[in-house]
Amino acid sequence: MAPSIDRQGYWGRPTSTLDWCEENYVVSYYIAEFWNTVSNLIMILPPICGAIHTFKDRLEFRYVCAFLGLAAVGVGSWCFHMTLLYEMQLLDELPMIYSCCVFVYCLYECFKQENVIHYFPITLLLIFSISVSVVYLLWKEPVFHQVMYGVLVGCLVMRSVFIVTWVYPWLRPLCYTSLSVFLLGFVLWNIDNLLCDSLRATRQRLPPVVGAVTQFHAWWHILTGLGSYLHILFSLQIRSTYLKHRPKVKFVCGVWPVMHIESQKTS
Ligand SMILES: CCCCCCCC/C=C\CCCCCCCC(=O)N[C@@H](CO)[C@H](O)/C=C/CCCCCCCCCCCCC
Ligand SMILES: [Ca+2]
Ligand SMILES: [Zn+2]
Repeated sequence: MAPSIDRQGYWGRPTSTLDWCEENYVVSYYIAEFWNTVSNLIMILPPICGAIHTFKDRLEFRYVCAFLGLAAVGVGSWCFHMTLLYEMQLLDELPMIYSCCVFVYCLYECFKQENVIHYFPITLLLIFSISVSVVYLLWKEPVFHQVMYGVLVGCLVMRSVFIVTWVYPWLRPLCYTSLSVFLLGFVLWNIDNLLCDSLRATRQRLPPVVGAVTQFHAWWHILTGLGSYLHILFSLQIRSTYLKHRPKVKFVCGVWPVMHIESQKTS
């Protein structure tokens, strides 16, 4: 994917099947793709706080899993971009599938009885996750992973649009904000892949700090991290509304959205 004007670094030659547009070992000898690595913090810290909050509010465990799943993707992605090793790539890409399956479970089971686990959808999602993992381990084709991930995101988008169209129209702003942020990230992901040569040439003409903002794979991390976090809040809000809790999205320091449950059941 990326042309080879890269330096050598601590982790040796990349063994991953993907090497993103960011120039390797330019900022640090110990971190292969610096900006692509540190941008994962948005996928690690806020979801951990979200999981703690959700646990303390005694909300359903599936939402704790959703937040922790997103944080696991962030940790895997950190390890992958730091090393560009194949094993670490799997630590990034397979949890994307698993956590997305948790999101799908949460969103498709949101109108069911509280604290009741349905084994049929869980079995289906487990079969899907295991099949994708086995095929991807044998057939190391990144496009296969991307298509499978895209299918899961497509399921989430369809279900979300259905819910805000027919059930809770007042949740449209949160739904479409999450979707737009995610899709903007996807646009930048494509730009980073398709225009890599021009981006690298442009960066050579810019001061390093200015050049950093043209690391569009890092922007993809930031935007999908935020979009996915907002998606969990959206899903949590649907569920808590259905269960007659009183959910409210509040902004920490006026910026960062968190879910606040005003009190347990009203009736
Ligand atoms: C209604 C809102 C939907 C929001 C959906 C949120 C689903 C989030 C699920 C899991 C969180 C993952 C967060 C992304 C982490 C990215 C880590 C990463 O960069 N990994 C790469 C390696 O570094 C990996 O190789 C990247 C793979 C990218 C695959 C891109 C496929 C995008 C498919 C998007 C399809 C949109 C379909 C829209 C249909 C209407
Ligand atoms: Ca690279
Ligand atoms: Zn990445």
